[in-house]
Amino acid sequence: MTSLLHVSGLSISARLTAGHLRLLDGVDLDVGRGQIVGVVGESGSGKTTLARSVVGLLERNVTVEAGTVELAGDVVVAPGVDRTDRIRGTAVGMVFQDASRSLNPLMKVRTHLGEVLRRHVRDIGKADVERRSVEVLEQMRISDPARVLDSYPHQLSGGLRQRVAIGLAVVTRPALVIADECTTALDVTTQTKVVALFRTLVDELGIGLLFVTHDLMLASDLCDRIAVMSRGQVVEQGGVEDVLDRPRQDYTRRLLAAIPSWT
Ligand SMILES: Nc1ncnc2c1ncn2[C@@H]1O[C@H](COP(=O)(O)OP(=O)(O)OP(=O)(O)O)[C@@H](O)[C@H]1O
Repeated sequence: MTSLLHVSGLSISARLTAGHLRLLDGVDLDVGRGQIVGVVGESGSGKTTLARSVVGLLERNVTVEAGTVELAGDVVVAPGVDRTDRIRGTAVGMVFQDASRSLNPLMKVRTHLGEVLRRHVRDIGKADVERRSVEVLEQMRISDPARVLDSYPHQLSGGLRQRVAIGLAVVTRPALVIADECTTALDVTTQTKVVALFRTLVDELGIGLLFVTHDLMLASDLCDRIAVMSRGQVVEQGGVEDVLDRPRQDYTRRLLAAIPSWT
């Protein structure tokens, strides 16, 4: 499978008042087209740092010390190199944890989608904005796109808001989507529906999905491959069955043992 996202030997450090802290240490990771790769690991293991490094959303005290991030063969991140502004929101879409925070409460869904489309699609006309907005909400399996387009975020349920947030991430037809704990704030039923939606989108659109979660059960339901992180390193990665049914690392075994229902 062609690698869409190729992370190779990525090491990242944060400058602190007293010295440096290594946040990522020689991380290798690949996401193919039409593939869902889960990044799992306990809190503080570096999952979010990895996800954000791909799109250049790192804090100012953070530097890339070694390694590269390539998207479709182009180097977008390397020491002293940050070309992520070319891909953020266009070739790569992002969905974060809390949809209500990523949506402006004062803007209707139509305005949100219109802003993203006008920012990223040159010379797009009003009719095309409307057409594409309805189309993407239908892709999100939203049955009444006209009502949703005319709604403010607070008028929608949490599940619908997260569908809109996913719609915003894919409306520009990115090749890769990065989702960071984007189902964590949802109840279990809604979570299941959002996960099913991701699977459909990946299969239908052939996008690659980097899915960051602390929830191994969710990762096992959704992902094709899993990368397990600990202390800034990917300690184990492979097909979902290999990693979760036949873990090679004690760390992975301990993560699995912490899930009461895992057998
Ligand atoms: N800019 C920064 N400066 C200093 N330390 C940082 C910075 N960004 C992240 N860290 C630290 O790096 C470690 C990894 O953080 P990160 O958010 O990537 O972990 P995570 O696995 O996503 O955790 P969680 O599941 O809790 O979100 C944490 O200890 C965090 O405090």
